[in-house]
Amino acid sequence: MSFAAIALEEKQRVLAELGEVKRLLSSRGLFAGTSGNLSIRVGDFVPESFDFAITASGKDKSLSTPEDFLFVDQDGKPSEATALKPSAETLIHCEIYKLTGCGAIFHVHTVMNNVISELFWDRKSIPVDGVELIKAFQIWEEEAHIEIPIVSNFAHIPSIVPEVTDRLDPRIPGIVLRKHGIYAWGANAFEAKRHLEAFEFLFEYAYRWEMLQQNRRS
Ligand SMILES: CSC[C@@H](O)[C@@H](O)C(=O)COP(=O)(O)O
Ligand SMILES: [Zn+2]
Repeated sequence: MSFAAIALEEKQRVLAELGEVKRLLSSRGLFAGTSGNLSIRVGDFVPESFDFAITASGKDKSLSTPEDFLFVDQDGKPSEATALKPSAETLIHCEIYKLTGCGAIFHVHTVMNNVISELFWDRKSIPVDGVELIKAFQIWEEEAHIEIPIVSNFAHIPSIVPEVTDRLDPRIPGIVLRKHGIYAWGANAFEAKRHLEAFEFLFEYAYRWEMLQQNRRS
């Protein structure tokens, strides 16, 4: 489906939803120093051809302005003429949409997601055992064990993409960039937000549990 063929109401709905999520996450202090980016897909999904609304690059994400978002295509190119620049990390969003067909992707930097990525960097994943909130990912096994992938954080964003392709686990709706932040996604904004919240909870649990065990050993 071409971008022009997508109903105006659908585009407006997506922009309004993105604005709401941005306000809510901002009220929780999740966009420190202009960090973070958010996107929601619009229209039908075909891996070779889709569009999504994404935050413009470098903006103060605690403010709401008419220049907060723009639409881009599957390659991260603006879907229509605009003076706005898409997020510097748009190519990571493109890759996650292509691999998963999801409907929304939220990226935030938190001290906890940075610390945990370094704590478990040698392992290249964050292990979590049997915590109830794993069910937020629709993983219902008793005492489920999950590993949340961690990938390198290169300054050159296109170099991060192949690692995302390689490491993305279809069971786990998130991936952590080393000492950078998390990308969490879902079928829609509601799911992506639920996943983001669950990841941050699990990171704090994993960090505290690891510290407790290290204290016991010493
Ligand atoms: C200013 S620090 C954060 C950026 O380097 C980046 O990681 C980020 O999350 C926001 O970039 P943006 O281009 O605004 O989407
Ligand atoms: Zn970032």
